[in-house]
Amino acid sequence: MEITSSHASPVLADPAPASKGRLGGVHTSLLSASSPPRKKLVKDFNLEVASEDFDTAYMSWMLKYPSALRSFEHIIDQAKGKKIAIFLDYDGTLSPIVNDPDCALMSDDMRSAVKNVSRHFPTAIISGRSRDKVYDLVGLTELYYAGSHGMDIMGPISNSGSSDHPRCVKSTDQQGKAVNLFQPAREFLPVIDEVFRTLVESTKGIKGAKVENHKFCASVHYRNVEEKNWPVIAQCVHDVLKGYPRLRLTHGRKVLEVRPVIDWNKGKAVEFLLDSLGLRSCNDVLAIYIGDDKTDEDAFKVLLKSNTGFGILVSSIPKETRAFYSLKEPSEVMEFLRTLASWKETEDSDKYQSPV
Ligand SMILES: O=P(O)(O)OC[C@H]1O[C@H](O[C@H]2O[C@H](CO)[C@@H](O)[C@H](O)[C@H]2O)[C@H](O)[C@@H](O)[C@@H]1O
Repeated sequence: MEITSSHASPVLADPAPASKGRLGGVHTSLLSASSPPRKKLVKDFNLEVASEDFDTAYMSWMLKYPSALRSFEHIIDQAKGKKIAIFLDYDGTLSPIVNDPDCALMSDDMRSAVKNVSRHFPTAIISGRSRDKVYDLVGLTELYYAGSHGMDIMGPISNSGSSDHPRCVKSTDQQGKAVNLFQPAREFLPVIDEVFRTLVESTKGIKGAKVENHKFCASVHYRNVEEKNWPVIAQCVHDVLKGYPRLRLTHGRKVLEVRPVIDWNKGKAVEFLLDSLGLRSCNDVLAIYIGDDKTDEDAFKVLLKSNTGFGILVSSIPKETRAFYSLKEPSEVMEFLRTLASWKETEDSDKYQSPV
């Protein structure tokens, strides 16, 4: 869901009913449409429904986006003989959504599940956070990382097309291993730094507001802002962006994200990493992307269009999505990753034991 660029009035491209309020051009109902409690969801979606009806709505939504756990047999049927690559979002996927972004920690069990899956399949984390921050939170050296919504990628050195990109530079990771660094929004570094400082200053009077600097993008959180002040924070961000025509705004889970206007997103990052891994032009690839937020939709779309894999949406409420399957919450993501790893282990050991 995207707010149009700062030049025009920031009308939200959302399907919310026109009767809902627009303040500062920003659709106030949209600000609330992120991980609400059930009662609130009913209010925000203008649904006068009882809780049982919600359950029914969720169940019928799941007919369209079946559980990746319950569909596991079907998934491995598609995976047989293919090279699997795993892409994981961080917040809301590997860690539960919490009020303070600095406290969104991944459990040790989840870390082990991710580590184990990466023993069998190339695995990348693709996050809206800065690459350094998400690396610190995940703490696994064996993965690839893309921060700032894919605008800061540390991927493998490869002989395939991606390393030839004029903006790719060879670098080394925390362990001194040679890696490929791709930062398509590099020239925006000073402007993001400046807009971050301006946003901190202009939102400092709004209780609960928090601004994060993610190097190639900045996040303005309103999860802890009183609902009556949501239009105020939206207006404030909009006003700041008037001075930055080369920046645009996207909308995540109770967060407004300021980013460069460049045509780059998590979907492009997936393509770039598949390319780096030498998998993009293979017809025997199955890429699985698990994410919970609107910015993950770009990746779901790329996989759907290219027919190289599928998305799994993590959501406990019905949502329109380009994903193919669903999982309810991070604990189900962990179970899915464990199931995938143990299926692969069994398959490999069967192969090893079967007579030639
Ligand atoms: O792409 P992601 O890894 O999912 O990052 C998206 C944003 O995640 C974080 O914010 C979200 O999670 C917070 C912690 O649970 C929560 O407090 C916040 O309301 C959510 O929007 C992160 O802080 C943002 O900067 C990321 O853009």
